[in-house]
Amino acid sequence: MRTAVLVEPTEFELEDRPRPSPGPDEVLVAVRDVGICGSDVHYYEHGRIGDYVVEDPLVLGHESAGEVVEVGENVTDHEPGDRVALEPGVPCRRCAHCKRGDYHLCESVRFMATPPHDGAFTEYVSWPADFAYTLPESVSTAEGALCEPLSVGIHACRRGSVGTGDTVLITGAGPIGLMVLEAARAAGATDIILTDVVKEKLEFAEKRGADLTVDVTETDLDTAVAEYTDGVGADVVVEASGAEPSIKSTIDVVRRGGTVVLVGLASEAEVPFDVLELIDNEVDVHGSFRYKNTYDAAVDLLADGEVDVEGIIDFESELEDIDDAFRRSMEPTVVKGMISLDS
Ligand SMILES: NC(=O)C1=CN([C@@H]2O[C@H](COP(=O)(O)OP(=O)(O)OC[C@H]3O[C@@H](n4cnc5c(N)ncnc54)[C@H](O)[C@@H]3O)[C@@H](O)[C@H]2O)C=CC1
Ligand SMILES: CC(=O)[C@H](N)C(=O)O
Repeated sequence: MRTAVLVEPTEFELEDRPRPSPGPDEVLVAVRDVGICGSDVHYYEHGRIGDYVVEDPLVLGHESAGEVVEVGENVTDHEPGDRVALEPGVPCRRCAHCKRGDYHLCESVRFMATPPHDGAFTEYVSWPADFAYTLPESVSTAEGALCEPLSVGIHACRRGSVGTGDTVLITGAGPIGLMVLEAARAAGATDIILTDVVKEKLEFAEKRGADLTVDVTETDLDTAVAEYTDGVGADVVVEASGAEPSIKSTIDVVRRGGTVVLVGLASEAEVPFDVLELIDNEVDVHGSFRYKNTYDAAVDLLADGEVDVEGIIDFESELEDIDDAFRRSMEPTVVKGMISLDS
């Protein structure tokens, strides 16, 4: 099977690899669509993300969906022909975190495209059947692949307890910020503000239904939020840029008693926070790491037409053109590139 392998930073090789056989509890999936995530691009450019270093050739891609072509002997809930979205992180199922239900915090998780685990820029993936979610007729495999970033958005909104009538401020209008926008709207938020430093990103966010966009290179965020909320502040702030000034600004724009959800990964681990302000305003600060139990919700939201994910796709490329697709994905105005396979 054709497989795109990152052999060196900025260098893919297309290899012919043996097609895997499904284990007893696995499904073999012919991959149809794979999204290019910011983390894929980071590994492509730098060969590492923090402590995760690409030491051996690695298959990138963790936003994937395709068609089941074979099932393992114990699999009863999938059959060949099913179209499925693949949840990319498979936990150990035995540790304290897994047993508590926090399987996304499992320290032995096997997460696609995170060294040393291969991802989905390949023709076939064998994957645990219970981490493959059947897509109804009305949901495309491209949408199935984008259940992954949508899941990040759903989990962030759950962490922030976003509810009916809330004002939600999302900092960063990249794919994650835009997926938080979708999830927040679906959770009942009525006023959604997005910030960014790139005009085109903000124009796009506005087209996708943001009630207010703020270019933080031109406009003071505190003033804009204060004006919009009559001086109260946002009920929930979801930080989805990873930019230090943006992370710092979250506690200035959240309302007293509100919630800050940190999703964006800062390049520096330490960002100073005014703890007295946090205490005085009784602000809840939550980290949000990937997601758990979101795929069923993501598929249902898509099937019901409650969210749009396909609209963030800028371009689709073939596996053979993956180098070019990654280079395009590095352009600041590009939101989402996809690799489509028709094996
Ligand atoms: N916690 C988690 O589970 C996950 C975290 N992430 C992280 O979330 C962040 C967002 O992911 P993507 O949307 O894929 O990244 P992205 O880089 O495509 O988008 C970030 C956006 O923030 C904007 N930005 C930069 N500086 C800003 C500032 N000062 N104020 C407002 N916006 C600013 C950029 O122009 C860009 O549009 C990244 O840090 C990523 O690593 C992504 C997936 C999962
Ligand atoms: C940080 C990422 O972008 C990635 N989705 C991951 O969860 O590792």
